[in-house]
Amino acid sequence: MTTSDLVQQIQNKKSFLCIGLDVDIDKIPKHLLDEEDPIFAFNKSIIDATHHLAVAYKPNTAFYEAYGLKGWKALEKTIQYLNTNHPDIFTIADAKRGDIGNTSTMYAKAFFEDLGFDSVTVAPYMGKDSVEPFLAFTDKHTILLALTSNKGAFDFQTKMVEGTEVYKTVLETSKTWVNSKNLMYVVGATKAKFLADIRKIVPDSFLLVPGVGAQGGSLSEVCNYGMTKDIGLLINSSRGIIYASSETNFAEAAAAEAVKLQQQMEAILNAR
Ligand SMILES: O=c1ccn([C@@H]2O[C@H](COP(=O)(O)O)[C@@H](O)[C@H]2O)c(=O)[nH]1
Repeated sequence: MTTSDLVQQIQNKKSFLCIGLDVDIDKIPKHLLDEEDPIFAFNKSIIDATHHLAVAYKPNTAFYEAYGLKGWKALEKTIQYLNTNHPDIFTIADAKRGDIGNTSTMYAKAFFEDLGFDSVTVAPYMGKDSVEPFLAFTDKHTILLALTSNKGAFDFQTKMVEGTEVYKTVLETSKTWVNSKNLMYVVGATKAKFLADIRKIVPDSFLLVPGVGAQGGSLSEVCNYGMTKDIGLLINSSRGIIYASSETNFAEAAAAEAVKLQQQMEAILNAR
């Protein structure tokens, strides 16, 4: 999917919401445990109830890997379901990969070729040759961790090295990499005030912004500091939406939470 397809979808749906599919078997409604594949059954219901409100879905692969082969199968069925029924929706494998070059190529093949995701999250720590194998897939997007939502972001990412914060060096340096136009960046909603500086370095890039809802980040602050003329933001909420209810009405409850965010987004878009 191209960035302009994503922008078009945002305009059509008046939403820049990304729903995180972080499925914890201990949190899903008990009646689903009778299904042959409870994780996929949960995801299918959430997608069916929310696809008109969201422009992206982001399964975090940890929540599938934790269940071994069954979890991976559920991830595969989920991405196939999205690609077959909602090919216009942007898909993100939140896998936070990155390794020496030949290994990164295999990660990229796994998420782009085998599973068919539009994008994958990648850690920048190992540098250019660990990220460029993802960027070699020119019809896909690589979403680089820049400034993450957790407290530990202050351990390294904001440290000054040679006069510049590390996250700024990540942003600046990544722009020199082959096919860098297909880069997006993760910036936590809990770090909204940093967005003003981030926009000076990457004025037009799309940012994946997790951390609203359960982690306490503010949607309006993120938009104030981070929105571009093409919106440039994908705001993720996982637990706040998918675990709105643990009863049989879970999908309707998830849709009700997604509508709240979508309506705030629509109001922000209309006020521009
Ligand atoms: O900086 C980061 C990078 C990734 N995440 C991931 O996003 C979701 C957030 O889930 P919530 O339930 O909405 O808090 C989750 O998959 C994280 O691993 C992040 O939170 N921060």
